[in-house]
Amino acid sequence: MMAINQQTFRDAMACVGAAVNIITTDGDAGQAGFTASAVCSVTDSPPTLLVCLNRAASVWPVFNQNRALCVNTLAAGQESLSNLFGGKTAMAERFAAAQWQTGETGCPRLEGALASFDCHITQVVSVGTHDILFCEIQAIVHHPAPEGLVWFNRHYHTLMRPAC
Ligand SMILES: NC(=O)C1=CN([C@@H]2O[C@H](COP(=O)(O)OP(=O)(O)OC[C@H]3O[C@@H](n4cnc5c(N)ncnc54)[C@H](O)[C@@H]3O)[C@@H](O)[C@H]2O)C=CC1
Ligand SMILES: Cc1cc2nc3c(=O)[nH]c(=O)nc-3n(C[C@H](O)[C@H](O)[C@H](O)COP(=O)(O)O)c2cc1C
Repeated sequence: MMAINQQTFRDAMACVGAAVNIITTDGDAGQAGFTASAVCSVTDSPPTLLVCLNRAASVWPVFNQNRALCVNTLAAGQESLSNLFGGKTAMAERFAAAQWQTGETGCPRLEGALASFDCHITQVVSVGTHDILFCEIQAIVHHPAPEGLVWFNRHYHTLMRPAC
């Protein structure tokens, strides 16, 4: 049987296109945010998403304590924001680069995101290096931005929304 090393896995995963999201939180542990492509719909009853967060990330203790988050799905044009929240940038600098509203859970909601899902974290399952955060949605805001954003082959790509 072929051994799957980390590089083989990542090279294959680089071919799996994914939406780009900024995941934010606020609460007793303070404000934090990071970029995530590992986000997926789980069930619509109750409406639930999952977010995979590396336990080694500096933001992990903040999400772990606050138990609420907002998934902000980025539109084309928000690539620099994705890079800021995906790098080793100070938290204040990340949030200063955009406009935010406060969602129902108290988490920052990104103005101009394609969609924002305001959630309570209801379950956490640890697998390998990551925590899978199961997130029950409390409120949704979405915008008719014409172009979506995808992370594919280690680069950003713009997706056109067909006229409807
Ligand atoms: N799920 C995750 O934790 C992800 C983390 N990243 C971070 O951003 C950096 C840049 O990513 P790329 O330019 O796409 O190049 P890359 O070669 O490091 O990763 C290629 C693909 O492998 C997957 N991946 C990478 N690191 C992972 C991890 N620790 N756990 C699970 N899946 C992982 C993702 O699908 C990623 O797009 C990565 O090295 C990683 O630090 C990026 C995407 C997903
Ligand atoms: C396009 C992209 C997608 C990413 N997806 C994830 C993800 O799904 N889960 C994750 O834990 N980290 C992901 N990362 C890495 C985190 O954004 C990064 O580790 C996070 O900003 C924490 O960094 P910090 O430790 O400096 O705070 C991604 C980074 C980029 C650029």
